[in-house]
Amino acid sequence: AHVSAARYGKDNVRVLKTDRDAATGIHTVTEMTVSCLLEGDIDVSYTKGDNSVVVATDSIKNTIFITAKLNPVNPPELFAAILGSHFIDTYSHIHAANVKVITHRWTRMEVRGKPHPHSFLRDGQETRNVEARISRKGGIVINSGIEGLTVLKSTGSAFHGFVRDEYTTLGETWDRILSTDVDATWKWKTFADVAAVREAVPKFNPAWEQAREITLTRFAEDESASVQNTMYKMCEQILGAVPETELVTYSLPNKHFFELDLSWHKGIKNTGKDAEVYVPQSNPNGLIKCEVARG
Ligand SMILES: O=c1[nH]c(=O)c2nn[nH]c2[nH]1
Repeated sequence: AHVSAARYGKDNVRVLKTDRDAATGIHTVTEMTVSCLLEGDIDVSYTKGDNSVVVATDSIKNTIFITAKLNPVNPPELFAAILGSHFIDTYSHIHAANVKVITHRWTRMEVRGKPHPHSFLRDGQETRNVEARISRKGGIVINSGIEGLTVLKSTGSAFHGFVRDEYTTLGETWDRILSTDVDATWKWKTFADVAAVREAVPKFNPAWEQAREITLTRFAEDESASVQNTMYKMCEQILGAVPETELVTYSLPNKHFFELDLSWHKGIKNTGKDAEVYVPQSNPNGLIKCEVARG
């Protein structure tokens, strides 16, 4: 037997960084959860118990905090690239770093009608994510994303014309509630090194803003024929809006809200066009995934 693949490191490293503008007194906070897993000539630590090749996960954790102190943590794409490159540059036997940066929402408070200089609120569990693979041979591959953005629309969603056979009980609908937790990613064209990522810095925040805006707008405005068709339109539009991306993915649970027949009680009409009271379903849920490439 032999090690066919291995990576190790520290997961769930929580970091909060404050950036204070001395001139304006305006503070910005960034909270992230970082994972950093290393690959390289480390097999003997698995096969022989030889720890001479192991950069301890505790040291990886320390490096994450030091890197956050000495470098910008925004955009997260740049921080991930800097962090991963540190390990390739510092340890000749480490050949790849897999960095995931999950940034949590601290939205600046509006107080007395004005943005507050140092107060923030957690407006949702939505996160902005970056997964970067920094490797000696393959450069820096970055996937940016949005996760946990929960949305619902109370009409503008249909689902009909699907396979009907001896397994089908689902009725066709031209008007249903649609709800999902958005998990979207966009893959950047490979960057040669950190310098190339620095050059692209002005593109990362606008790309996230556009991807989020496209997602919300298409979700709201599309007369959805299915989750599949609506998510494809989102992918197409993101590819069009962000030329430096080569691939977009969505993974959308279909969080069902069932109509409830109440006709047994005095003939109450509560289905179809009369549906008002629904039963939210925790499970099972549909799960619709796609990856859309250029061309
Ligand atoms: O949008 C939908 N796509 C599907 O594939 C599906 N299956 N059941 N309901 C569904 N809704």
